[in-house]
Amino acid sequence: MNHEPWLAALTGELRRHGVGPDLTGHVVAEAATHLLDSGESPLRVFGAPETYARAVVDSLGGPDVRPPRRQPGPVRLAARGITKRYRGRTVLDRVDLTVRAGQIAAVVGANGAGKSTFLRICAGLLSPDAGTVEVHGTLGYCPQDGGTAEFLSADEHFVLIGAGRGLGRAEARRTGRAEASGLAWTPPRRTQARHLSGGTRQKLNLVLARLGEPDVLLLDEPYQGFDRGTYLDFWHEVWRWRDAGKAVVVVTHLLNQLDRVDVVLDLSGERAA
Ligand SMILES: Nc1ncnc2c1ncn2[C@@H]1O[C@H](COP(=O)(O)OP(=O)(O)OP(=O)(O)O)[C@@H](O)[C@H]1O
Repeated sequence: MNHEPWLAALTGELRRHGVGPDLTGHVVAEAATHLLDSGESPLRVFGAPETYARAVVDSLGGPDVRPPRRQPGPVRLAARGITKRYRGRTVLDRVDLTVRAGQIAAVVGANGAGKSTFLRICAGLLSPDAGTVEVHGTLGYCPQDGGTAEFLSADEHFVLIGAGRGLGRAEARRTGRAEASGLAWTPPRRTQARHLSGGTRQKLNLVLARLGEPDVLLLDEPYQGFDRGTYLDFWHEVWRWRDAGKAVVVVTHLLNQLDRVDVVLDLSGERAA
């Protein structure tokens, strides 16, 4: 699919709104990367160029109207010296990351830089060859894809995962539905996960990671397949979780959010495939 006309129109709209050339270049480059990765049409992902440009400009104006950030709290996640090799090839080389309560960390880097590997190690799903991970508090993990059971409805997922987090059936359903509403999603009562769209399954994944309000949230590009409105809702939710004292780690390609996070872990120096 040729994204150039849409990207050119976005460039024009951003400049028309007075966005400087450097920032315009960043926003357009990251939109192009996201479109390449997702394979989706720009209209579906971001909407019309003028609408997306306005949303970018609004989000740039955001910090002025947001309440002042609270001081970060105690350390919730400490990864030290994380090293991982696959068949003798070093993917992560002595990577450190510390995230405190009330902070958002963005993990960035090219495709194959080791972002998912790092998150899986932090989640305890994969062992590093060297290094340690300490998590202080409860943990929620949203994988890049997968993570849902084909034949279960959203409510059944809430009950199942909620049980593991100490929530009763009714509470799990209520909590899941409340979280879903933050993403402007009302889960259908009976539809099985396999019949949900890709973006909607990602919403389910994200809600599952949030069940029980864990202290540490590890989110691996959770917005894949989200439309523009949901994408903006997602970042507002992330800021809300931070303001509620959570430690949030987000894998992202989207550089225009980097001024809205507290810590950036750039894995570009690691060996990409
Ligand atoms: N189980 C595995 N066995 C061998 N190599 C692997 C394995 N898992 C990942 N890799 C390799 O490790 C490197 C890092 O992969 P990873 O998925 O962590 O990158 P990433 O930064 O998340 O990429 P993307 O942006 O494409 O999601 C890649 O070169 C990948 O091919």
